[in-house]
Amino acid sequence: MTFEEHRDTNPEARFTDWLRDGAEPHWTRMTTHRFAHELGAGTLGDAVAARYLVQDYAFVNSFVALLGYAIAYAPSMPSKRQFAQFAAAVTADENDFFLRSFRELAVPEPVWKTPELGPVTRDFIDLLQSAGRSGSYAQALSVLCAAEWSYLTWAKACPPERPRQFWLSEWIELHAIPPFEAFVTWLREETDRVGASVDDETRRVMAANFRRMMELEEAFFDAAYE
Ligand SMILES: Cc1ncc(CN)c(N)n1
Repeated sequence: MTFEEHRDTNPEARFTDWLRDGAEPHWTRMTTHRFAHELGAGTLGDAVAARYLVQDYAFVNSFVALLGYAIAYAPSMPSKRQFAQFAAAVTADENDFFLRSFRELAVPEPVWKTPELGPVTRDFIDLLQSAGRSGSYAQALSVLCAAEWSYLTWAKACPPERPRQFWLSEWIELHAIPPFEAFVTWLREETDRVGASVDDETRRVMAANFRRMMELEEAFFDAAYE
């Protein structure tokens, strides 16, 4: 169904609702994944957590590069500022979180610095790079929106009592705190605004990117157990 047809059946529908609906069943499977439940309950095994964090640190490296492209492509200073502030948080507080977690989980430096990338991580990096190099703000938004909105969704669904292990509690907290929620709220509005103004072909590419991201997000959680 095109966005126009989707809006005909529901005039209130947002462009980002259409993107999310087009990414089912991966959206629901990822945001309600066993990984997220175990994270919230504090029962995620240390080996699973370490494997996930090593692969995710490689993901985040390419993700920050995509934020750099988004800063370049954003059409106005207020939009550039949103991405710049978020990139500052990821490269400071989030980076610090990864390094402390690797130390506590006794992950040797070469393992997290030059990791052996899993197939899902490699596919993620390809997608992030192709969205970044596309020269398209719309494409960058579709990928960033899938990544951050899905993380906000599972993190907000975690129970309020946090696990005792800081590498679990802080990972939830980083994706549930008010500044992160405010960024995702803005990112959805920005994606809605751009999605409403582009042609059908660009919308189709945005929907394909969003769906592929959610397919990989689900596979990435699966891979932490393999
Ligand atoms: C795979 C993945 N997707 C999203 C996020 C949230 N920044 C993350 N850290 N890792």
